[in-house]
This record gives sequence, C-alpha cells and structure tokens, in this order.
Amino acid sequence: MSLVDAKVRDRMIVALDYPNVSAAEALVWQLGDVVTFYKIGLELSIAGGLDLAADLIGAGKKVFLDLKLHDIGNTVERATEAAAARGVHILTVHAYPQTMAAAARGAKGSPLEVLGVTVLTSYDDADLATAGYRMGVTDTVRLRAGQALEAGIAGVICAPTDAAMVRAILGPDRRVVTPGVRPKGADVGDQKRIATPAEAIAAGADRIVVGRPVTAAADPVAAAEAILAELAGA
Ligand SMILES: O=C(O)c1cc(=O)[nH]c(=O)n1[C@@H]1O[C@H](COP(=O)(O)O)[C@@H](O)[C@H]1O
Repeated sequence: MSLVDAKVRDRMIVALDYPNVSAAEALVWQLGDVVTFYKIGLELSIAGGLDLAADLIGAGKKVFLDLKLHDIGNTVERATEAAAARGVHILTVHAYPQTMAAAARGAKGSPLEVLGVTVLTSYDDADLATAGYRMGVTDTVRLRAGQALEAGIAGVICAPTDAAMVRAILGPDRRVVTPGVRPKGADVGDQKRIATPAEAIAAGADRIVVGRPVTAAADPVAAAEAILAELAGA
C-alpha cells in the first residue's frame, strides 16, 4: 500500500455495483486498507447490501448509501431517519425541493450527510428534453444546487464538468461529490459528462465516486492506487 494520506483516501468512494454480497465482499477484501469509503447502490441494496453496510461500518469503513430517494415528504423523511440510524455517512435523494427538505428533516441531529443528485451523469441536454424538461443540463444543475442550499442538506452529487459552477453556488462548506470520473484512457461506458479524478478535484469536488475503473480493472488494487496517486497530486 502506498503512503497516501488518510484524507486523500477518503476522497475516493468505490461503488460496489455487484449483484450479490459475496462479490462485493471479495473486492473489499482484495482492496484491504487501500480503500476507506464504499458506495452501496440500488443493485446491491436489493441483494443484501444493507447488512453489508453494517459490516463495513463495523470494520471501520465509511459507507455511502446510494438509494436516490424520491417520494412524498413523509416517506423520504422516515427513510432518511432509518438510514441515519444505520450509521451510514452519506445518503442520496433526487434534488427536488420537497424531497431535499424532507431528507433534511430526517437527518436532523445526526451526522448523516444528505446529498441531492442534480442531473445524472448519464444525461445530456437531449435526454432532459426527451424526459420533458424545458431547461438543459447546466441550467437544471444550477437551479438544483441553489435549491439544495435552501433545503439545508449537506451538498450535492453532480458531474465533474459541473463541479466548478456548483462549488461557486454552494460555497466552501457544502459537499460536492462527483461520479462520472474516468482516468485518462479508461472506458467511458454509459457516462456522458466525465472528467479525470484530478480534474474533478481541481474543479472543486470534495470526493469522487468510481465504479468500473476499479471494479472492472484487471488489477483493482493497482487501479485504485493509481487514482489515489492522481488525487494526492491534484
Ligand atoms: O449518485 C451516484 O452515485 C451517481 C450519480 C450520477 O449522476 N451518476 C452516477 O454514475 N452515479 C453512480 O456512480 C457510479 C459510477 O459508476 P462507474 O460509471 O462504473 O464509475 C454508479 O454507481 C452510479 O450509480
């Protein structure tokens, strides 16, 4: 393991996008002390990921529960309370004003960071138009970042290409977390708005989320270490 500062390690969140807990555990085991922060998303949550979250927290890891909640206020508030009670560090909701306000109420008094997903990194202007939105990506992200601030949640999830604008809106004390991160030359997959790890941090991101660049690498440890080295130099 390289001598990367613990703070730098915490800047990289590895997405455990696996169909079952044993596959996720195998990667966590392989990565050992290299990775300190894991994301459990929809696929793994359905397949026992909530119990894995408890195990990871028990083992000293940080957990980002990526459920992207969006429902009536009462439901979101109570689900957020339930996530806070599990001791996870981050929970996502879609960045709609009612939803973010409800999540802020649910997280009140706990250290849980609620992050609002502004516009998914797999969406571009044409995708938003198809979905019936009048505004393009940049204007929608700008609007939602301001609404996240008003709702009083910890911060937002946005593409690295939006991070500088979002950081200017949120100021230095809120969280800006960016998926859609690809080291130079990595497979882009279904992501549309991407940047490198160093570019994401330079644009104002606190943390980056990486999935396939680590999980699909022939050597996940080397891939994770290379991203951490890039973050350390950013
Ligand atoms: O909320 C997220 O984490 C998220 C938001 C977003 O806009 N785009 C996005 O890719 N993500 C998640 O970030 C991860 C990216 O994975 P890779 O594309 O494999 O690096 C996935 O787990 C996505 O669910």
